[in-house]
Amino acid sequence: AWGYAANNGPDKWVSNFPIADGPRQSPIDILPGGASYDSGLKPLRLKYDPSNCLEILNNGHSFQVTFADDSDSSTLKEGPISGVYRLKQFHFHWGASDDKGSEHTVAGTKYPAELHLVHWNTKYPSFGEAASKPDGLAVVGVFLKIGDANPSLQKVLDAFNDIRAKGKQTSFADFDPSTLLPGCLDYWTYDGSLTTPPLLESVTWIVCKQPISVSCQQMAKFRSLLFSAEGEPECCMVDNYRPPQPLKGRPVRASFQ
Ligand SMILES: NS(=O)(=O)c1ccc(O)c(NC(=O)NCCc2ccccn2)c1
Ligand SMILES: [Zn+2]
Repeated sequence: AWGYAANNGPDKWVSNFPIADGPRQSPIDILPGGASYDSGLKPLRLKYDPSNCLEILNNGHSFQVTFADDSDSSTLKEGPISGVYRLKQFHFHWGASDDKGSEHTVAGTKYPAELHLVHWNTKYPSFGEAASKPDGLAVVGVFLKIGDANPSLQKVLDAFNDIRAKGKQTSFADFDPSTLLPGCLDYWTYDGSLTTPPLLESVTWIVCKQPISVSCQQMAKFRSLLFSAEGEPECCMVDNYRPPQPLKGRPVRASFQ
């Protein structure tokens, strides 16, 4: 199975997922000077209902917080997209040390972690259906930068003792993911893909310019999770990020000047 180790990591994915060398792969290195300001881009319109929050799980490549997506109560609208996209889950990618971990980079700068809020287009019947359509998904990416401890993030980290190993999950209720968003919602946007297998080219990426804070101690908590399941030799969940992929001529637009 795919992973992030030398024998099954990002450089090996192309053998089982040839789209890894496709025309709209993610993540990318964002060059602010290369992005073009588009005054037609609208502000992001995010509306999340904390009661939709269901559970937190370690899926062996990250941890994710999953939401009920059977109604339009937690949605993303406007921004670069048209229609209504429902929040399905959020998860993170991070490094073994604070000098790496994000998937997108900004003029080569790596952040210690990156948050992904995953939404699917309600013109399709489900996430699984939408994941195979060119306009099926919209993922909001938020960089994490070392600074003050983040109280909202701490609520998520406090659940980690129950999900240390792959396959573990526990209930997680009444969490408002908008508390993880930066104050300024300026963003870059481009057409891309899932950053993990199956690497489907179905994602409108919306990457926030402003990072949120995370403390060193909180980063250490991320690194206490395991890629491995109970009973297997312990393997720390770190460096679960794909490096930037070729832009292949894609435009990157900015919602700000
Ligand atoms: N890292 S990311 O691009 O935001 C992202 C978002 C949603 C996802 O489902 C994934 N990838 C993921 O979950 N891959 C394993 C399960 C899967 C997901 C979609 C279709 C088939 N199989 C990556
Ligand atoms: Zn992700």
